[in-house]
Amino acid sequence: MTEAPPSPHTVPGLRTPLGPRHADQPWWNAQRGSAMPYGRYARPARPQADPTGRTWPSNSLVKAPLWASVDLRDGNQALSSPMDVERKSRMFDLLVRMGFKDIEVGYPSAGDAEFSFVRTLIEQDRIPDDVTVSVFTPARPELIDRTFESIEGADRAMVHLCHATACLWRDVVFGMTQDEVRRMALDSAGQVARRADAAKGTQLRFQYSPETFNVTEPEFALGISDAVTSLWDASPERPVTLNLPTTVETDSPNVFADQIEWMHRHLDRRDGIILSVHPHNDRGTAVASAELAVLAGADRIEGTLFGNGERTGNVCLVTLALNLFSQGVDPQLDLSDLDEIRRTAEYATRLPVPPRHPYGGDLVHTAFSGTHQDAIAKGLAATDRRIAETGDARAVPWNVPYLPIDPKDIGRSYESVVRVNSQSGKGGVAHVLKTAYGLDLPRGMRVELAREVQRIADGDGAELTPADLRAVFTRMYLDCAQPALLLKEFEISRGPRVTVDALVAHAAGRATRLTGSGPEVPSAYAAALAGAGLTVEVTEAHGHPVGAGTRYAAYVRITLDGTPWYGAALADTEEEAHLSAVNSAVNRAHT
Ligand SMILES: CC(=O)SCCNC(=O)CCNC(=O)[C@H](O)C(C)(C)COP(=O)(O)OP(=O)(O)OC[C@H]1O[C@@H](n2cnc3c(N)ncnc32)[C@H](O)[C@@H]1OP(=O)(O)O
Ligand SMILES: CC(C)C(=O)C(=O)O
Repeated sequence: MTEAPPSPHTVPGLRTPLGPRHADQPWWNAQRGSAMPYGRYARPARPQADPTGRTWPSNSLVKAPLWASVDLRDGNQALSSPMDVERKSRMFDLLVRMGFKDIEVGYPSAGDAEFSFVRTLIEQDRIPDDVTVSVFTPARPELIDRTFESIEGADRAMVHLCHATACLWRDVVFGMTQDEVRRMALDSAGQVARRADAAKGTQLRFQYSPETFNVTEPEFALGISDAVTSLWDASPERPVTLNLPTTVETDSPNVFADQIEWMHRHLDRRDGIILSVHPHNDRGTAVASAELAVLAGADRIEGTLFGNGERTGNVCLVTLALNLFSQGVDPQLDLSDLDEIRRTAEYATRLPVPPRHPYGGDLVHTAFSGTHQDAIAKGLAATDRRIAETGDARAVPWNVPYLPIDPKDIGRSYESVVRVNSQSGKGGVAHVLKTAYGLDLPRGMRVELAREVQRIADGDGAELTPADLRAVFTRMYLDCAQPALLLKEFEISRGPRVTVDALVAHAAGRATRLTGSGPEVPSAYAAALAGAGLTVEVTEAHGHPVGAGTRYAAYVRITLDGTPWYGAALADTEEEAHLSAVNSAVNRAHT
């Protein structure tokens, strides 16, 4: 009797059902567990949002959400040296240039620097008419009052009220019950509403954030949000921003999406609410959390440039926007000079953007490996051909292997796309010589040159710059310390065949006049070289103008006494380049 396959649930310690195929295989069981104290993190299940009727997995991202920058508050409060007024100003101006309409400019009750930055923006009239600045306040009466002082005289502003709602914070930080936290929220929201009524001449909007939302009991988060938005009389004409954070990211993004969809479907005044999310990146999944939250009904995302923020950071708005861009969706932010954006962000935060950071890192559009370089070079060449055919670069779809977007669209050049080291192949070497120097080598010569480049790169392990590659090319083909042949002068006549009449200096110092004919210049010259006792046959010849066309490059493959050699030359005319390329091949055979 054959044994029944093990049940998918029989592997101990795994919650994901395993197929019977794998569960009893020795290779599957090779990992035997670790000594890590993971038991400390096992927790009783938290009440979760009821996922019944979830729709977000079937939705797709078709338009940009409302973007809100918290670089100047959440990003700033996480820095070891918070931004001074000058750094904050540079960041503010950058955010405005990029097209942000919703910018949290600080936590004015936290101290003088924060307060005076808000005053500077207002008093110097630095806030464009289509931008709303917001100011953050905790739920403490004296700090709310100070926050309102900071925005006196502003045309428009948003007051952002926030306090934690989760059980751990209620118990440990506030020492309050659910009812007491709810009372604190409503008292503060009431104070905000009264101060707003008194702030004549300033158009005020409100934002409420139940901090730690993601680990708050869903019913409590919903109840307190409904109570605050009702007190503020949220309506389509004067919507309230309800901002739901993963203050500390604790779960996979699908859990957050369920929480957001549940709120989206259950909120009392949904049409009077701008549903916002504020993901942090503790698990490294802030981008996914934000994207799934939008699928689940969020209208707005708060985050920072390059993900600066507490601990592992806030969600990176550059990544989110360029993810949309890469899918053909208008990102509604201007990211066309990403390096400038990065420089300003690095200056303001004094933090470097890591080289592998999506889109903005130094290395993200760079390929070192040979097969990737080959594919990229072919993709770029195919795109160039299509652009030449249609005459409209913007109309040609971007289809280049390994490059999700065209680096040029975010202000990067192609020079840095392909970089050469010991992992590179002929495609990469050829691509660099072509893009940096306009040299389009034939395939066989690429193979030969790449072998030499590989030998050098293997030797010192370092990257070769375009200038290094050019130097290798020059040393191999163009420079010859003691040439066996040197072209002194020549004349070419064309009839049914080409005739070359050349004065050639030999290694021995003699100069000989040689004449020969053939179908093309290189073959005619090969025939002429018989007069010098050389049996040369040209098996390949290529050439092209270089740069603005004032120089010409030629590449030949010859056989000399039956052995193949490549040669190359750069000259002022096409004919001279071809004759010199044949000499280059002969000279290489003699060294
Ligand atoms: C989610 C977020 O990121 S919230 C923003 C966090 N940002 C910052 O903390 C940076 C700016 N903060 C500060 O400069 C200071 O904390 C200040 C000036 C605002 C307050 O300083 P202090 O009065 O000395 O308070 P301290 O920071 O030590 O403690 C916080 C107090 O506020 C309470 N609290 C914390 N958050 C909130 C809140 N959102 N609403 C109401 N009370 C709060 C705490 O329970 C604690 O109360 P306790 O003194 O009764 O124990
Ligand atoms: C103010 C809130 C949204 C916050 O910064 C957080 O929870 O991280």
